[in-house]
Amino acid sequence: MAYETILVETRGKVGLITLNRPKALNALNTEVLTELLAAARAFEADPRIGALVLTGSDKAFAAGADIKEMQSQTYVDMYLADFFSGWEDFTRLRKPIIAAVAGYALGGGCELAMMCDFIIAADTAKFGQPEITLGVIPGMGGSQRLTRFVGKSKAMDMCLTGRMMDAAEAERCGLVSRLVPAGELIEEALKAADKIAGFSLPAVMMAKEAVNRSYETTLGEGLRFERRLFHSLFAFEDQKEGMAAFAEKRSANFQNR
Ligand SMILES: CC(C)(O)CC(=O)SCCNC(=O)CCNC(=O)[C@H](O)C(C)(C)COP(=O)(O)OP(=O)(O)OC[C@H]1O[C@@H](n2cnc3c(N)ncnc32)[C@H](O)[C@@H]1OP(=O)(O)O
Repeated sequence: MAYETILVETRGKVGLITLNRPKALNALNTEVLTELLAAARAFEADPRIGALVLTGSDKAFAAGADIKEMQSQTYVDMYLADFFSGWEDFTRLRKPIIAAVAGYALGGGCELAMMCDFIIAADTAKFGQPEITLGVIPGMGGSQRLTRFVGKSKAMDMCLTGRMMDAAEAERCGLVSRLVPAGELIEEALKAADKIAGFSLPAVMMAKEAVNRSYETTLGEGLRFERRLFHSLFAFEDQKEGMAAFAEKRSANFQNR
């Protein structure tokens, strides 16, 4: 498939998707969503791919949802289209996806990064939920996900003032898992994704499912869910291989079975 707004590459076992609307600082419009989902689903269906990396440009991961696309919309348009609901499909991807963020990750850009499984940020990254400056509020999950990442006080600060947080602050408050020099961002993200892609895919997918469940359920239910998934992994050949490899002091050769 030919894409207009993203670049899609395969690097070994890793699918790399680069947002590519440089003139609009990778603003997220309907076409980006459609193409991003199509590319991610193609990687999901490809058994050679074990993990994904999503990135943008040096200047912007994404400067938000496309303000020019939204500008003239009415309440009726928004409601009938259930505008932004399509982004929920992105969060249903089952293979792990790392956001590699340099430059601006604002509004929908910050929200998209938070929809990924973790964020590796360049020291140039700037995060923010500036919707309040446009007379609106976050609409792709910012008020909910940011609060879970950084706590109520800082999420309120970000959503009410619209200020940006730099990469160091984002790392300190847990929004970002790793901070790297800008020149090493893609290499580090690909390295992390490649490491994940070398493990047993069913175990990786279940780890993602278990961590995500912790956002949606009680501790007791979450612990029971984790334990059931853990038990189920003993039905996979990869559990036998992984534990045999440890006992035999060799590297495991996982088959995703
Ligand atoms: C999903 C929701 C509901 O949560 C909502 C959102 O995401 S709303 C959008 C939130 N994002 C913003 O408010 C950020 C808007 N952009 C900026 O403030 C600035 O562009 C900047 C600080 C990121 C960078 O400033 P600067 O370097 O001066 O570049 P610009 O000249 O402003 O931008 C270059 C070019 O890109 C266009 N652009 C930037 N952001 C967006 C956007 N979110 N939507 C549409 N277009 C955007 C900007 O208009 C410029 O294009 P031209 O006007 O020159 O054609």
